[in-house]
Amino acid sequence: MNKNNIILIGFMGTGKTTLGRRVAERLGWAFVDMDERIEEKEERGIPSIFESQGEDYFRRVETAVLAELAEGTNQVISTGGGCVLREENRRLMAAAGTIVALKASPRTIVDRVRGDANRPLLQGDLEQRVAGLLEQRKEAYDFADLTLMTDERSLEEMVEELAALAAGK
Ligand SMILES: Nc1ncnc2c1ncn2[C@@H]1O[C@H](COP(=O)(O)OP(=O)(O)O)[C@@H](O)[C@H]1O
Ligand SMILES: O=C(O)C1=C[C@@H](OP(=O)(O)O)[C@@H](O)[C@H](O)C1
Ligand SMILES: [Mg+2]
Repeated sequence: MNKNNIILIGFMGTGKTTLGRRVAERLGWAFVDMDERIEEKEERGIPSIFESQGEDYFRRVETAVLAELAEGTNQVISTGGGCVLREENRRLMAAAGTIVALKASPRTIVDRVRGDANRPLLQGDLEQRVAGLLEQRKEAYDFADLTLMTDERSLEEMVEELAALAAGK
């Protein structure tokens, strides 16, 4: 890879935040969750940003955060599920390191995100929201260098796989 960064992409609930933190610990690299970085920058939570300024505003901040991170190295970066939607973001990610997509079945996703009020795009009928967005985004994560199916896999196993990937650079 041109820079030593691992960038995790994938639909909401596939485990980007959880796995990213663990991989960074394992490698001794910095961990950055883009949603957390956006919340720090904006000094409020994601639902509040969506509610008061809308998704387009959130997407602009998301791109600005990614552009800053793309300058760095030895980072595990967990993106938000919609970060892949902008062409500009896909270019920034490709230049910044190795892109790993996490996948999970609709059932697993629903089970993992149920009861979490922190994802504005999933408020309402959860099954319907997940199914609709998965359909809209069905090819959105296919540009990754590597794809991991997470349904049946332990975090430990995936941490080791990504640590080996980083060590092979
Ligand atoms: N591989 C996994 N196996 C079981 N549960 C997981 C796994 N990965 C994530 N989770 C759980 O799913 C939920 C959503 O994970 P999160 O890391 O927030 O996903 P994302 O950042 O992709 O939206 C969390 O409660 C987390 O503990
Ligand atoms: O898929 C999306 O458009 C979003 C995913 C969220 O992150 P996670 O994928 O970590 O839940 C967060 O960025 C925001 O609610 C929008
Ligand atoms: Mg996350």
